[in-house]
Amino acid sequence: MTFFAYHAGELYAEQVPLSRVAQQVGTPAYVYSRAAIENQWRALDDAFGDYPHTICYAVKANSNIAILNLLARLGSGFDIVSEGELRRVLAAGGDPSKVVYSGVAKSVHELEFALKSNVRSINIESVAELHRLQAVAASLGVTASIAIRVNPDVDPETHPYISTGMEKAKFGVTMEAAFEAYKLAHTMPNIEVHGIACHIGSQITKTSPFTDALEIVLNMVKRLAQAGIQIQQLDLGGGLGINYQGETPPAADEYVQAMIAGVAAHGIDLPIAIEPGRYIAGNSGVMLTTVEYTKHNTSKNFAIVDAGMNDLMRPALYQAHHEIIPVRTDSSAEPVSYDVVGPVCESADVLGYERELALQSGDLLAVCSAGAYSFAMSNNYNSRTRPPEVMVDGDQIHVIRRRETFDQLIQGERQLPD
Ligand SMILES: Cc1ncc(COP(=O)(O)O)c(C=O)c1O
Ligand SMILES: N[C@@H](CCCC[NH3+])C(=O)O
Repeated sequence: MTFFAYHAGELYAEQVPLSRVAQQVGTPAYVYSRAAIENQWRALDDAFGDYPHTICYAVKANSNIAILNLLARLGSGFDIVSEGELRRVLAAGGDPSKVVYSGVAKSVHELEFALKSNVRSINIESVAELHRLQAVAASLGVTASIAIRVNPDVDPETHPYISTGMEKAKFGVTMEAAFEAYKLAHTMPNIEVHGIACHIGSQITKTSPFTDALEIVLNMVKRLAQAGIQIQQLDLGGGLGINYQGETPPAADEYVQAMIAGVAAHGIDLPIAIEPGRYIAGNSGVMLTTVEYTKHNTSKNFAIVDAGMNDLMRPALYQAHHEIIPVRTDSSAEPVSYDVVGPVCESADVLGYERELALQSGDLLAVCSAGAYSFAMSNNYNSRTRPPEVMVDGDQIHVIRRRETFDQLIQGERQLPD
């Protein structure tokens, strides 16, 4: 979290003390660093050098339109999974010719919208979807550019909930079925075979699952070429992990060079797309929260904070670890081991177990590595309004999403007539 650092005992995002953000927008609140986001994107882009490539940021990781707009300005493409995400990309000025569309359940309406928007590639996840797309493209009188998302049956060695490229997962098409699906696609009048896509999972901290999957993909590319089907782009998915708690994932350079070397070793010369989400956004944000109360049972100390599992559900859903650190380090309180818990009426509403913290009611805490799959997965459980999002840029604070209001919470709800 290079762009979040202590100066004179206070945690800053770039040049802004986080207490100032809390004063301005209250807590809980998400705070992102523009420099961090751009730095991460550029690290991947630079790693490719002159090698033809497109970085398709995975919108699901953090879909705030300010972030999409910053990345669009850098020349990013986007990986989307719904019409809503495509609409966000378009609203943020993203280029549809750099959009790849993944997802196992694309509806007829979503496919129509994607074709009308001229996305680069629809990543097909089943033979049934291929038939549906052919019909939709024919009805619109257009040609759909596709990749087939293959499932290489590789273990990404990550949490089972975020493993996507194993045979038992719902994602993609198995290798044998994919070969047949490509042959079928090749004969379809409104389908143009463009690429091959593969995404094996998320928070991957080793190079080998990526290179294992790549080998399988490249063998398929060669097999298809022998059958007269020329692949024009390799979409190698996302998944590069980040440091939450001492993990040591490959650096951008190491990851990208492994991909380029793998492709070259097969004598294949094709542009590469990647779909990173967490790598770009994860360590570019924190969630600020205030201690409401401390409470001491015989065996436990609780720091009860104003953010809950509805604001940040990764710990509850995946037992994920997020570092929790004080915004000011000058507390006069004694350090104690706390379970940091939220206001939600669930026992799983824990942001962190047994954290050594010196704190008292009113203190501000930063929950780290909260830029990806954090606000994006927030919800209104317990009728809690979702927190604001703030982008720090140098010494500037920009509110990029206001705190939800109670009126917004119930808009759309109606009582029955008398
Ligand atoms: C198809 C696809 N692409 C890209 C991503 C982004 O993954 P990550 O945030 O791990 O880079 C995901 C999420 O795992 C995904 O499902
Ligand atoms: N939501 C997951 C990542 C899912 C990736 C989407 N395929 C997380 O928070 O780690």
